[in-house]
This record gives sequence, C-alpha cells and structure tokens, in this order.
Amino acid sequence: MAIIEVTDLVKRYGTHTAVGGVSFAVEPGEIFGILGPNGAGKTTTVECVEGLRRPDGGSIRVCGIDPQRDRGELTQRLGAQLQASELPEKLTVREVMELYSSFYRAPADWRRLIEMLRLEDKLGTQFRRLSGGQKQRLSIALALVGDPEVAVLDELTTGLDPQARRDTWELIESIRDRGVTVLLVTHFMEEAERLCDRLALIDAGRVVAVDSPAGLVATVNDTQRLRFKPSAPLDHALLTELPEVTGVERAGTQLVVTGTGNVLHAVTTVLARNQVIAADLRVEQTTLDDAFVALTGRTLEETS
Ligand SMILES: Nc1ncnc2c1ncn2[C@@H]1O[C@H](COP(=O)(O)OP(=O)(O)OP(=O)(O)O)[C@@H](O)[C@H]1O
Repeated sequence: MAIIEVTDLVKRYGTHTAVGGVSFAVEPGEIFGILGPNGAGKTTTVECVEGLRRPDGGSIRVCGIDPQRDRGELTQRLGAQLQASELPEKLTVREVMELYSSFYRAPADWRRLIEMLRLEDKLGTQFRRLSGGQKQRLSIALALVGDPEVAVLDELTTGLDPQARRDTWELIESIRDRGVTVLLVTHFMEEAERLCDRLALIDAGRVVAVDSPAGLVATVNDTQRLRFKPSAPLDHALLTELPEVTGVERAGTQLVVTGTGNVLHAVTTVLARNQVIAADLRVEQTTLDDAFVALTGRTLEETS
C-alpha cells in the first residue's frame, strides 16, 4: 500500500493555478523524486503533502493521515527539511537538536544523527557560524530527529559544491536503507537520475510522467546526440535531409546533431563524402532532460 497518495491535487494562488491536478503514489521505502523546472509547482505540491498549505481540490494521504485534518499526528510521522532562514541563528547545534527532539514523542537518538551527518565537532557552534554544507546537513538531521516514516527534502543540494552534493546523496541513500521513505524535490536532473527509485516529472502544475529514471530515459532511447567540430564549413542541409537526422544545431565551433537509428553512420558518411573531418566526435547518452524535452517540448536545464 502507498505511504503517500496524492490524487488530483489542485492549488491556486489567486487566479494562478500553481498545481493543476497532480496525482502520484509513493511506496514505502522508496526515494521518490519530483523533478521539474522552476515554477513547475514542486514546492507547492510538497507543502500540501506536509500540511503547510490547504489544497483547493483533490485528496492527500500520508501514512493514512489527511494532512489538513490531523496535522499534529502528521508531524510525528513526517519529517520536513527546514529552510536555513527558519532556524534560530544563535542556538548551537546541540541546543537546536535538543530543542527539536523535545517536540516528538519518540525522537531518534540525535547524537547518532549528528555523528552520521559528521557534525559531532560542531555541537558547540552557533547555527550562523556553520558553513553552507554544515547548515544543510543540520537541516537534514532536523528532518530525521522525530524518527519519521517519511522525510520530505526540498532542493536538498542547491548551493552545495559537487563533493558536498555527492556526500549528501550517499547520506540520503543511507537514510532510505534505514527504512525511511524519502520524497525529494529537485530541479537537478543528475540528482534525480542518481538517487530516485522513481520520479514524477512535473511541468506547469501537471505530472507529465511517473517512472524510474531508466524507464523515462527508455521512452526516448532511440534518440542519440552527436557532437563534433567540423574541419571545414558544412551546409547543414546535407545533414538535415538525412532521414536519420532530427536536428542540427551550432554550439560555438561545434555541431550538435540529434537523430535516431544509425545516425552516426549516416552523418559520418556524408562528412566523408564532402571531405569534412569530424574532430572530437562524441556520441552522448540520452538523459532525463531528453525525456523531458520529448514529453513537454521544453528543457529542464535552461530554467534551472
Ligand atoms: N505564495 C505564493 N503566492 C503566489 N504565487 C505563488 C506562491 N508560491 C508559489 N507561487 C507561484 O506558483 C507557481 C509554482 O511555484 P512553486 O514554488 O510550487 O514551484 P517550484 O516548482 O517549486 O519552483 P522552484 O523550483 O522555483 O522552487 C509559480 O508560478 C510561483 O510563482
């Protein structure tokens, strides 16, 4: 049975419909991602799941609880990551952990959480003196201090350097391995691909697809992208007229050719016939962004 069930969720701000009929179900023990460009309605959706916003339509159940009807019970079972601005600047890490664990009837052992998040030598440090990565890790500790069944993490690694981002991903996997279901909001394709068991692609307040990252990529698997520097100017029409080619774009000194079937062979044959060498030729893998483009006509990347 699903641990989170969102059915036909609608949320409006004035006349603007931020979420226009979103449905998805999360199974216990999954890392379930909500991926979409800025403004797609991701945060609004999870704020409704957390009971922070009242939906205008549809229904939500988390561990069988209606977040609006029984918010008190929900906060005991669902851990939400706080934004840095919501944390008390002058409290030390120890004080923050003691304070927040006192809110729960059966809190986790916060000292173990602090060790797991490698903050044990920061216990006496005030929140405002922590680095960005340390603040982020503390906010994850606070999402877990109530020993929740579900953790909701929103834009988990925004602002972190690549190493800190990878460390955080490992941490989220270890949380999942302890049996916590994770609902993860992100606009980073790489993060979704690496971490999520399944994900909902959201665009303009609607779910465009729900599947595993591999399943989503497989829907456009036939698409390939070639990238190379032509050794001499080349009439694009020679490529676009090939049945295998679906697009040709210039990116600086490079040409990016997308296509299907044996596009590599078709393109290199035309180049050879015209005495053009394809320097630095790369065949790029299909990504979640390609799936998003195929489904919506828009890219995830340009807005993130
Ligand atoms: N409190 C609010 N009042 C009015 N409009 C809002 C409010 N919060 C969000 N919106 C609008 O609703 C839409 C969805 O916003 P939301 O924050 O849910 O998107 P998002 O996918 O989480 O985006 P981001 O990745 O930028 O956080 C946007 O157009 C946003 O401007």
